Amino acid sequence: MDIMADNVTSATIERKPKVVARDVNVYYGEKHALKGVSIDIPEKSVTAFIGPSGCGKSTFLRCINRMNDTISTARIEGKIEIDGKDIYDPALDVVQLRARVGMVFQKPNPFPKSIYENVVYGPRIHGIARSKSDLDEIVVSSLQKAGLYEEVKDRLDDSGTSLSGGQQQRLCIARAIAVGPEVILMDEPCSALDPIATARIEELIDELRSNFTIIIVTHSMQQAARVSQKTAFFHLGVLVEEGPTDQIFTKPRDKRTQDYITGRFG
Ligand SMILES: Nc1ncnc2c1ncn2[C@@H]1O[C@H](COP(=O)(O)OP(=O)(O)OP(=O)(O)O)[C@@H](O)[C@H]1O
Repeated sequence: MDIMADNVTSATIERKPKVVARDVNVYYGEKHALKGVSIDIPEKSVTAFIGPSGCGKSTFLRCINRMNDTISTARIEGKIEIDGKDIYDPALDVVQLRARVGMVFQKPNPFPKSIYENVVYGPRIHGIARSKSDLDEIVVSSLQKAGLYEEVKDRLDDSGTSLSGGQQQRLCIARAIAVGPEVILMDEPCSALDPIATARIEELIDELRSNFTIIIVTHSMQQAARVSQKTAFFHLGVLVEEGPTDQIFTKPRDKRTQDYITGRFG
């Protein structure tokens, strides 16, 4: 038997951690929504968060770019580091953090502006580019990386909202990429899309992982299995099990993970 192929596939060789979380707890008022979560998120790969509704996947995702700061009742304890730096350090600039850690939401949410303006919005407010030619370059490269350029290159002045749902989601990915993030958080990015648009986004995620650290929340176990190299299973606010995706889906260690992936609950 080929031991290398069985045990040490490229997917199971863990890369350097980009995001490190230790004993993270989140409360919404009295509700203890996330309980003692610790995980390393490897760089330049895709990590999937799976688990039944309400288990805390989105809550944890939102901790990674401090989106929970915007929820007045939310309180977070524990430590999250990106490249070894505490992102909850009071001296840290949250606007800069959100440029480094982009986010793509469940429902495509382009601004009611042109395709061009959607992409240059972030680079403008972050002062990344000011001249027209720099902005033009960012628009082309971001749309190319998001796999949308060929479809929209002749209508960059059309409204972003005139695109199909799948194109709008790729535009939102282009908008996130335009500010040069290192991490991209995706909260069920395909849940509003048809199977063809979903397949296109999944292909794109696979291409993007060579340059970005991607974390995706998904309700679809098939999607987690297709796109991710690492999977974390959450249940009732607890991170039950995490590991290489192939191991989580073929040899889960915890009965709760096994019950979930075999469709016994959730
Ligand atoms: N803004 C909020 N205020 C109060 N409670 C919240 C808030 N957001 C989430 N919760 C609660 O925290 C728990 C975790 O929610 P979260 O949205 O993180 O779960 P999830 O696993 O992402 O769920 P889903 O798969 O349905 O999106 C749930 O019990 C939810 O009701």
